[in-house]
Amino acid sequence: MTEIPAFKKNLPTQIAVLGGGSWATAIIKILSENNVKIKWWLRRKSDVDFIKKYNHNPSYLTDAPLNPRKVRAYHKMHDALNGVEYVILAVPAAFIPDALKNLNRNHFAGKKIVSAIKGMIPEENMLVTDWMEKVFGVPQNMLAAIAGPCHAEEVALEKQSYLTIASPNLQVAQDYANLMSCRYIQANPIGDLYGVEYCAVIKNIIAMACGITHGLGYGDNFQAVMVSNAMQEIKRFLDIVYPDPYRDLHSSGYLGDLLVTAYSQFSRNRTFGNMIGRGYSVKSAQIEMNMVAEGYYAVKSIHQVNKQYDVSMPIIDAVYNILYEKAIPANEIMTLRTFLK
Ligand SMILES: NC(=O)C1=CN([C@@H]2O[C@H](COP(=O)(O)OP(=O)(O)OC[C@H]3O[C@@H](n4cnc5c(N)ncnc54)[C@H](OP(=O)(O)O)[C@@H]3O)[C@@H](O)[C@H]2O)C=CC1
Ligand SMILES: O=C(CO)COP(=O)(O)O
Repeated sequence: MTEIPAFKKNLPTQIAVLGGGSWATAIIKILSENNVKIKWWLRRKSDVDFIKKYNHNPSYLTDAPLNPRKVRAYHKMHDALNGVEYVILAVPAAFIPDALKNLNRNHFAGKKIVSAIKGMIPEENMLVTDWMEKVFGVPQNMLAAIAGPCHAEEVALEKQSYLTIASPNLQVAQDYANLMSCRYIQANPIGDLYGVEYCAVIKNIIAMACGITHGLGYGDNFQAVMVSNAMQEIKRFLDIVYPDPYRDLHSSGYLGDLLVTAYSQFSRNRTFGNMIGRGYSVKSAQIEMNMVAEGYYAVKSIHQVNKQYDVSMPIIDAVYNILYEKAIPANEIMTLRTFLK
């Protein structure tokens, strides 16, 4: 006999959220607006105990209350994954291999996995969904990614926002869009998984470039030119690496995400870049920020991936040279100026 799906019996949808940072916390706030049971994995036992006692995250979005009837915190990842139908990955990409190291294929079998991560797995230079397919054998049609202009801090304030859920399986994208839509969030499904993921990764590097130039004293005029050139850079890359005739780079899942990260006061990547432009070393900028700027790791991966394709990406090259080749920011941006139009 076929099992009746949970939503038809009006039972809460069982979801695991992996990651304890600001985006995971914001996602839990969004999901909690719907009929769900959330099993939330955090790496620190002290954070799990705190959440059980006080119903808010002690370290990120601390003002956002959690609903104990819907959210339960876990310290052991396999307990959080047990019995759920949906899994949301929200650990920064660089720490994903370590965070998932004790899991095997069975933990993800039959589950719909969405990556809320806007970064790449270092060393292997892979998109997160690609890596989940390679390491855990999750089939592509059970994979999705969350993109779109949406800062966790604005979610906490319930400011109207939009998300894009991408999956080659439009039913999976729609299922997640339903779960992630609420009073203040509209989530829209699309099919372009890799395009959305790559764009989300690259826009973080561009936001870093914006921060660097701002830190160096460049103004809004220059930044507007850089962002316009960045969009062309993203298009050139995607047209070679993952061509898709139906992709609309002007939509909010791509251009919108680039704009919010390049301009928002909340952007970690822009803030990190700004410090570099003002003369901080990478180490001191990381210590000062206390949050993760994915663009720092991603620029190395994209630079590496692009060796294979040789797409003209002068902004990416400039950020790479500054962060990894010890190029002097002012000199590097001076060189970049000759490539911009
Ligand atoms: N913040 C946002 O608005 C958005 C973020 N994203 C994406 O979400 C993902 C998660 O970022 P976000 O929530 O912002 O991160 P935050 O900067 O808010 O938090 C960092 C998270 O990384 C964890 N972490 C730090 N060092 C390690 C480590 N060595 N091993 C394991 N975990 C570690 C921290 O755990 P601990 O506290 O225990 O140190 C914490 O949970 C990123 O890919 C980001 O691009 C996407 C859209 C919006
Ligand atoms: O992707 C984001 C908003 O859409 C978050 O960007 P930052 O990590 O730069 O804050």
